[in-house]
Amino acid sequence: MAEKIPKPVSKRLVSYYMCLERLIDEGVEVVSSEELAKRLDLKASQIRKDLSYFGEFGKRGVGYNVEHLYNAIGEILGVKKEWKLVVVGAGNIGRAIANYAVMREKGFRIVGIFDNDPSKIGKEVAPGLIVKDVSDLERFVREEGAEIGVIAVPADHAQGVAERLEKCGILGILNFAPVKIKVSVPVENIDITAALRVLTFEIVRRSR
Ligand SMILES: NC(=O)c1ccc[n+]([C@@H]2O[C@H](COP(=O)([O-])OP(=O)(O)OC[C@H]3O[C@@H](n4cnc5c(N)ncnc54)[C@H](O)[C@@H]3O)[C@@H](O)[C@H]2O)c1
Repeated sequence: MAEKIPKPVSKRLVSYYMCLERLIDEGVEVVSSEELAKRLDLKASQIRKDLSYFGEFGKRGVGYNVEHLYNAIGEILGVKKEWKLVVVGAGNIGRAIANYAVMREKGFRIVGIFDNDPSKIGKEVAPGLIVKDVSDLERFVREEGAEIGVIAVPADHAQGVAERLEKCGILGILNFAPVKIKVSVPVENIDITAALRVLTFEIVRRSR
């Protein structure tokens, strides 16, 4: 896809996909942009504009065929494919991710988990997942064809781990460390404290 898609659009696209999944479960066959907008607390014009990046989906005055739109967005999001993940850092976060079974159902398979602490290497942290020595990371990623790297190491190790992941061919990084990492592959940051700050800001603002 040559055109650059703004980040907020890709985030909303995921929310459309999840909403359409719920509509399918509810047995809804056709939905208007107005109805989608109501469910997602957005403007219908926003939804139409977002979808127009990817083609023509709905029929004017009729709405969207739910299953068709769901499949089309799924295609755009790459959900049909099973993605192979490696986790670096087998601490609290790394182990929690490794045990998050729903990821597998959604097409994200953790193929390896790595650490540099000898007391953790060789231990089974999730069913079938034994912690490997991080010195084996590059060879493993290449041989397994892993595509996504999850960074769950302390902040001061995150950049180094990211560079190693990038060099051995990882295509994207999910970063839990509270630090900005600089690599040329896409990075998605999960910063729980930052999210809590946004939440407390909103709570404080409302109580004023
Ligand atoms: N625990 C939380 O609630 C939480 C929440 C948000 C973000 N985070 C962030 O996520 C990251 C992990 O947190 P945690 O609580 O799991 O920490 P942790 O200390 O429990 O685990 C970190 C693991 O990384 C390993 N490690 C360190 N350097 C390494 C390297 N170079 N290569 C491979 N392994 C290495 C350590 O041996 C350890 O097992 C941290 O950056 C933390 O700030 C944690």
